[in-house]
Amino acid sequence: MGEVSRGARALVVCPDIRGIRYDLDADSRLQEAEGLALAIGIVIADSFVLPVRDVKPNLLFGAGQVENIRIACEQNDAELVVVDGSLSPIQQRNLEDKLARKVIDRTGLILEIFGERAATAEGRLQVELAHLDYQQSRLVRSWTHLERQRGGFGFLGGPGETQIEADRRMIRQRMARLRKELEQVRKTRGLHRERRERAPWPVVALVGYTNAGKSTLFNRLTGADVMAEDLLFATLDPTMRAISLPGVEKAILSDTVGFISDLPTQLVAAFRATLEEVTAADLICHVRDISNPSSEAQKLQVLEVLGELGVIDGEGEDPKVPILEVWNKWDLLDAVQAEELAKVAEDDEGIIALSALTGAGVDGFLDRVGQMLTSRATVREFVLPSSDGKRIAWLHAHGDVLEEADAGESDGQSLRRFTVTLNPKELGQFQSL
Ligand SMILES: Nc1nc2c(ncn2[C@@H]2O[C@H](COP(=O)(O)OP(=O)(O)OP(=O)(O)O)[C@@H](O)[C@H]2O)c(=O)[nH]1
Ligand SMILES: [Mg+2]
Repeated sequence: MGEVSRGARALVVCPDIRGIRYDLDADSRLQEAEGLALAIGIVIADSFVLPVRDVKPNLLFGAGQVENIRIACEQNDAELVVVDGSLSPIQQRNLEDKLARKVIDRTGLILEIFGERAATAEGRLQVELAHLDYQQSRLVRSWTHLERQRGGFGFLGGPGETQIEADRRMIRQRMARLRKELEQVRKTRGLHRERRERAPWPVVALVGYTNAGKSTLFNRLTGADVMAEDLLFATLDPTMRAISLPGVEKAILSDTVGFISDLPTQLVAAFRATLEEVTAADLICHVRDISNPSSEAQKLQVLEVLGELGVIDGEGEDPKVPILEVWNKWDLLDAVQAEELAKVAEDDEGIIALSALTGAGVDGFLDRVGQMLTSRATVREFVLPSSDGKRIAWLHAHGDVLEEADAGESDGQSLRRFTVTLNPKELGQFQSL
């Protein structure tokens, strides 16, 4: 990886294509694109929105616009052009030719960031897989480009397709190997999860748009020191820590990768498995930067991803996992905004306002989380030795035992399996017996 070097001076260009319905307005998108560029240490020499009336299949922008970009590059001494959109391989190649500079699109940029951030084995494998997938699609469609890069003579002197075929085969093989390794890593993680399930503390997952303040809240609640910065995609790998809550002795809090609009499909696929842990949570806290003018659009984006993960079924249906909206960065609101929003939040059980930075409202948040966890019973399974009279009696006294069955033997002890509904508080009590 590493197509972009830190400290590179870049022009950030945000195409505003007529006829496309964007989630965010052009200025917000440009700002977000700048954030992405900064996240990987690019120096932004200049940035602007370019309205595009008709997309040119070979260039995206009109010829005059490309010339303007070139001039801007020269004036600003920029060696890189970031296009906040999706470029076809042909468009990318032609732009690079015309501008005599490196050009990178939104997907490429996000892949770079993820490549730099991934810290765990699983994260690294996921990102490399996504990157290869991206390259593979480029190979298929831009073979003429590669042929030319290679000086135009393949081994057979033919159209260079043999070389492309070889490249594609190599990428496919590498991807197959990565998938196997990933499977292995995930199996290990699955084992960890199983172990957690045997001591099944309730899990609270923090999700939200990138930069919403998930890690800041996570750190405040756990005393952990997860990287929380004004950087897009500061967090990539999920982190878990135990916390205690009013009425719940112990719960697991998990910090996750942030979402962004138009997350490259390759990355959505790659991170699906990690995010699927969210679907196994007992409560999802959707952390929102309520002070951000794009807050509403960001929320829709997050709900869309949660929908893809199967947490939300469809319009108006109850989510499979209860969701608490956390209106973060309350300290950044002006008095008028704060008053207006407070009215909405107070009337809605599903919303809590706070500032993860100052700590205001955090106690109320913990109370609410405790309440939500204790009000919701879920079905759990336990296998106990038949001789464990104390625990068995407790389950019958406190839980709703749906089923009790023989579960074989272990070390000469006969075992019984109990299917029981318990709320997280009862679960905590059972655990501490
Ligand atoms: N003013 C203010 N800033 C906050 C608050 N919460 C977080 N921030 C700032 O917002 C920025 C992003 O915070 P993070 O906690 O890294 O956000 P995140 O959601 O974990 O972001 P990703 O890991 O990129 O998805 C940091 O600069 C925080 O200091 C808050 O309540 N008020
Ligand atoms: Mg984070």
